[in-house]
Amino acid sequence: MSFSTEIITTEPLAAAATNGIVAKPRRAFVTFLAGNGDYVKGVVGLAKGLRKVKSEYPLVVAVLPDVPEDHRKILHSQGCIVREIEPVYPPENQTQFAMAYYVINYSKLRIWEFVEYEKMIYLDGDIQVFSNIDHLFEEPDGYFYAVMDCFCEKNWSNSPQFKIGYCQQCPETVHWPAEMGSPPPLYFNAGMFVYQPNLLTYSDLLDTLKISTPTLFAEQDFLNHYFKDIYKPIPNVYNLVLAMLWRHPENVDLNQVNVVHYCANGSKPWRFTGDDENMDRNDIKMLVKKWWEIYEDESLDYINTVPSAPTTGDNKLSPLLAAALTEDGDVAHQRTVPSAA
Ligand SMILES: O=c1ccn([C@@H]2O[C@H](COP(=O)(O)OP(=O)(O)O)[C@@H](O)[C@H]2O)c(=O)[nH]1
Ligand SMILES: OC[C@H]1O[C@H](O[C@@H]2[C@@H](O)[C@H](O)[C@@H](O)[C@H](O)[C@@H]2O)[C@H](O)[C@@H](O)[C@H]1O
Ligand SMILES: [Mn+2]
Repeated sequence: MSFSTEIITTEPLAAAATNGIVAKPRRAFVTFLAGNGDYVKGVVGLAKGLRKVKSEYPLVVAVLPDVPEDHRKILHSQGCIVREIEPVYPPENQTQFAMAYYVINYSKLRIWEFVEYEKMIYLDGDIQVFSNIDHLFEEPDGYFYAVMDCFCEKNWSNSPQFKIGYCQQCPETVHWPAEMGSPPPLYFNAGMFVYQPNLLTYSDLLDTLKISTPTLFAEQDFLNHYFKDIYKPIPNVYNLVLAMLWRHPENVDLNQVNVVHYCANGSKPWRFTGDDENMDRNDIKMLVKKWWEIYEDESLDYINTVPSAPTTGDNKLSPLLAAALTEDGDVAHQRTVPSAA
């Protein structure tokens, strides 16, 4: 099933309404792509995975200017809505991020500007959706939904939590010492979250960033601080941070997992060698295999799923809606749809 096309301007929706087509709430999945490297494979896999689980909503890809045209064409050909964003940089700082490239991840903040959508689910490009999660869009408005992270991997070694062996996944194992004040608020992994784009929030995020000191986990730390009062933890079936398999297996039921986040070192499926620590585990190899099965499944390619060219007849699309479709079946983004002739 192809992604539903999103008409951005209101005009067709009014026409649609008169034609008896009920306008679908403006929702979409969104991911982020930077550079000319191989993360584009992750995004293609994600697009195909969402199609396989028959999601009702399109995938928007926020691309930095350095994403080359041929990669954008691939994303278009997979039914993605490609939106170019400008980079967002943290204030000048001497911080050693957990990973040097995390500096580009602040650009994720641009997705709060996508106010043509009422609600979006952000997914990293190294995430795969194995079961339909559209129901998360129905969660009550006004909160920031995401899965709790784990502090036990080595890339947390410069954090106070790691230094005392504290992890929110098992708060009873090592208690947060009273002399260190109250335990840190619940902390989410920023590879997946449900949020509402909003221009006021967007400008406040950017203003707040300007006066914030960057820390180890870059925009993930920043988003945790910014949304701490409305953060609502959701079960880890919606974002299995792979390290949970060996750090907190008691908290994981693989049979229930809907979303897998290939964030552990060496676990990116499209460059998987199996040589890195923990990458020889059978569950890891199974999850990487499942990712490849979707990525290589040609029946999931957009071109093999898009309905025949829209007509005013059998596809029940009004002439206006049909006209809004671009030649490749995608919707002109924020283009004023030509009024009915
Ligand atoms: O070279 C890069 C690095 C990161 N990303 C995007 O930024 C996200 C966050 O980076 P990553 O997933 O590598 O962080 P992790 O979750 O592994 O810490 C990725 O999923 C991609 O969507 C990208 O497009 N190109
Ligand atoms: O820029 C900071 C990144 O921080 C997060 O990744 C981390 C985090 O999950 C740690 O807990 C893991 O130990 C680590 O492997 C992993 O890289 C987000 O997944 C990513 O989208 C992005 O926000
Ligand atoms: Mn990730």
